[in-house]
Amino acid sequence: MDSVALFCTGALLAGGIYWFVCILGPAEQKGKRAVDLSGGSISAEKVQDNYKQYWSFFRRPKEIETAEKVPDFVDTFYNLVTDIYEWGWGQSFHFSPSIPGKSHRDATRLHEEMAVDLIDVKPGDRILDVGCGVGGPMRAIAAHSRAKVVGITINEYQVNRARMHNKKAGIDSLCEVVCGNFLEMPFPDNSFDGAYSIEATCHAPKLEEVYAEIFRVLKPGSLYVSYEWVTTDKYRAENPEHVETIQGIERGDALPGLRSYLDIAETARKVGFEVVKERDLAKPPAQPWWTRLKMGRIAYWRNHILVTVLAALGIAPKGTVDVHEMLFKTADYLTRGGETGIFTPMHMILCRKPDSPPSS
Ligand SMILES: C=C(CC[C@@H](C)[C@H]1CC[C@H]2C3=CC[C@H]4[C@H](C)[C@@H](O)CC[C@]4(C)[C@H]3CC[C@]12C)C(C)C
Ligand SMILES: C[S@@+](CC[C@H](N)C(=O)[O-])C[C@H]1O[C@@H](n2cnc3c(N)ncnc32)[C@H](O)[C@@H]1O
Repeated sequence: MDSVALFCTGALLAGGIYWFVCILGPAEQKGKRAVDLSGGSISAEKVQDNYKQYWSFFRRPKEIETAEKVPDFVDTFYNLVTDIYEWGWGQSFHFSPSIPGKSHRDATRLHEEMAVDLIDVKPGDRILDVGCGVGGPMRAIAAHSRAKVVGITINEYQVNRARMHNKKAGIDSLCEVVCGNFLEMPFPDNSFDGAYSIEATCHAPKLEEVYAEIFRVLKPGSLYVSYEWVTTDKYRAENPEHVETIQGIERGDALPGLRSYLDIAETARKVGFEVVKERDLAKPPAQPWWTRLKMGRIAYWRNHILVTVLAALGIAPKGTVDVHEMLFKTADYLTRGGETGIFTPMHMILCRKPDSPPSS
């Protein structure tokens, strides 16, 4: 081969690798790149150990029932998955019904805007995002409502990512991010004009504890909406396939135990809320939320190859391959949950904190 042919082959190869790694990788135009995958706040050498530690929670079921340990376990999970989520899904870590003719990005945004429309806030109001991730919903909601959004997440790495994205999006004057536990929030009583949680309170070991905290920080008369992960009326505990699917979802998503849809309103009332509305947003006429997961299968294989190569080259932490494989399997369990109708990630509940009784 003469030197010109060698040069062209080399250039083509290098261009191909660059395209495969840097262009094809991110879920969003300006998303995470494969070469930047990390273990969140965990140092690269410790990612594999932390992954093993994550699984040990499930090998000792008693541990997972120890409510105090759950926030640490959830924090470890988000150190492991946050970059992969951003890279392969985007900045909003939740599902939404597909909308014919609309992109995933638009369908996601509309699902987020619906939440803030339900809680009826005015520009300038101060509202709470319970379990805010890297802030995809927060930015969409602040831009749509012009309310000031305060987000809380247990994961410090997400706090830094969310603050960076807020600044980059030029919306940091409306968005604040706090690192903390939503079971013990660092906010005074009666301090928010509204609150929402999107696919986050499913991580609480006891739903009652997080609902009670949200109730405490809301001003009397204000509204709270949540999109909850639950098993539906189609779930049968005596069906081994149902049990396997739900267990697969719990293990791949750091859940201390999925609740039944029946528990949600009951818990909300128990802590003092009035339940205004409750509805599974996944039910027809909504289009399936899991098609995006199914359609992504080819991309997941490509991602798997990419992660394996990057880990072998020492660019991505070693454990990233295991974490990616876990998510790969989780995607299948979630799809099965959606297709069988035994699971929904969008059981919507809208609650009001009653007005304070007039002082006599
Ligand atoms: C609300 C929660 C998270 C919901 C979703 C955002 C995530 C659930 C499963 C995740 C994924 C599965 C497959 C991954 C794929 C193998 C990889 O190549 C790219 C990223 C995935 C698509 C990843 C993206 C996020 C999810 C869809 C829970 C935790 C309560
Ligand atoms: C699936 S993500 C959803 C994030 C965000 N709502 C979104 O839709 O993009 C769940 C979020 O809940 C947060 N979370 C889970 N348990 C928590 C806890 N005890 N305290 C604070 N945040 C918690 C996680 O850190 C993560 O940010």
